[in-house]
Amino acid sequence: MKKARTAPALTAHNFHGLLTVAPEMLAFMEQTARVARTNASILLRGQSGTGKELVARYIHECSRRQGKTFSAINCAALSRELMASELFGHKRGAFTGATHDRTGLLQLTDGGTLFLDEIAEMPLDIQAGLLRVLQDRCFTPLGSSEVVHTDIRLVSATHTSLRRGVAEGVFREDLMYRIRVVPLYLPTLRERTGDIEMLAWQFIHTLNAENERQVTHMAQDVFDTLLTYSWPGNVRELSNVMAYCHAIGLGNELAYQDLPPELRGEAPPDEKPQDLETDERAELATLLQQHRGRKQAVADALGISRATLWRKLKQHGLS
Ligand SMILES: Nc1ncnc2c1ncn2[C@@H]1O[C@H](COP(=O)(O)OP(=O)(O)OP(=O)(O)O)[C@@H](O)[C@H]1O
Repeated sequence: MKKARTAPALTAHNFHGLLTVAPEMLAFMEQTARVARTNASILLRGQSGTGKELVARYIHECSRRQGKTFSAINCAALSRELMASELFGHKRGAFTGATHDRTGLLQLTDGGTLFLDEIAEMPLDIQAGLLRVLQDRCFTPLGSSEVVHTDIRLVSATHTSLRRGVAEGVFREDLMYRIRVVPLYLPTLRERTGDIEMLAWQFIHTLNAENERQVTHMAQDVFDTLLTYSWPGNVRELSNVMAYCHAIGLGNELAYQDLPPELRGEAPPDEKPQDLETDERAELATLLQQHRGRKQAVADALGISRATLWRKLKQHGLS
């Protein structure tokens, strides 16, 4: 039996909740801390789940605005109307349903840091309002004629290219230059494999504290899989995978069969294409014809046991 692994004796650097042991990430955080101390607008570039919101909070904590308000808003998650009213606020009666005055985040965050996630999704008219905030430090709430002054530091994030948005006419070029004074590129989880084991154990410790199951060991093949998987969803996906393994298995060792299907190279059951079943039936029928009904030959051709072949034939009504 292969030896199982226990949590490595590593002390992670903790940047206000963002944990890392990877040199690539430590270099990134050092650069980030330097820029954070200035007042420059920062654009975080990085795939989904790489920790952009945690970095934005860290920037706030390292800046002179620390102790003031930090606000975050995801531009991809809100309708145009909601985003406008969330940012600029509105006067009672400004639109149907505006039953009372509302103070916008731009005003509530005065003196602090505003994090705009998925900024490429911001509609053009709201981009115009944001540009005014960055140029003239003022804005007008919806349905109001009053000009409100505000002093915010903007940190934005995107996983797509703003240049492409500009080329397609959906993002203002002048705003792009204003918000990407300093662009910072967050490494993907694959580019900092040193963090995978540490973060996996961090998530396990949290899950142990919240659940009955106490995981103390990880099978070597689980560890190997975690290291070689591509992690398209980055740290968020790693966190979800550990929650899945912890919930699905038993005992104090994380076993290979506890891993979700996609990490074991299988399509998840709910994502198998509809016509896969039909394809399989057609393949079986063709092979049966080719081998003139000889089941062993068909099983050999498919690389499966006779018992599995019988089951499949029955399932497809071919037995
Ligand atoms: N280095 C890290 N240490 C601890 N937790 C992390 C780390 N990186 C990310 N996380 C966690 O992973 C999740 C995703 O992080 P976050 O929301 O900051 O990513 P994001 O890049 O903003 O994602 P999206 O672009 O999809 O909004 C969060 O629960 C966050 O706490």
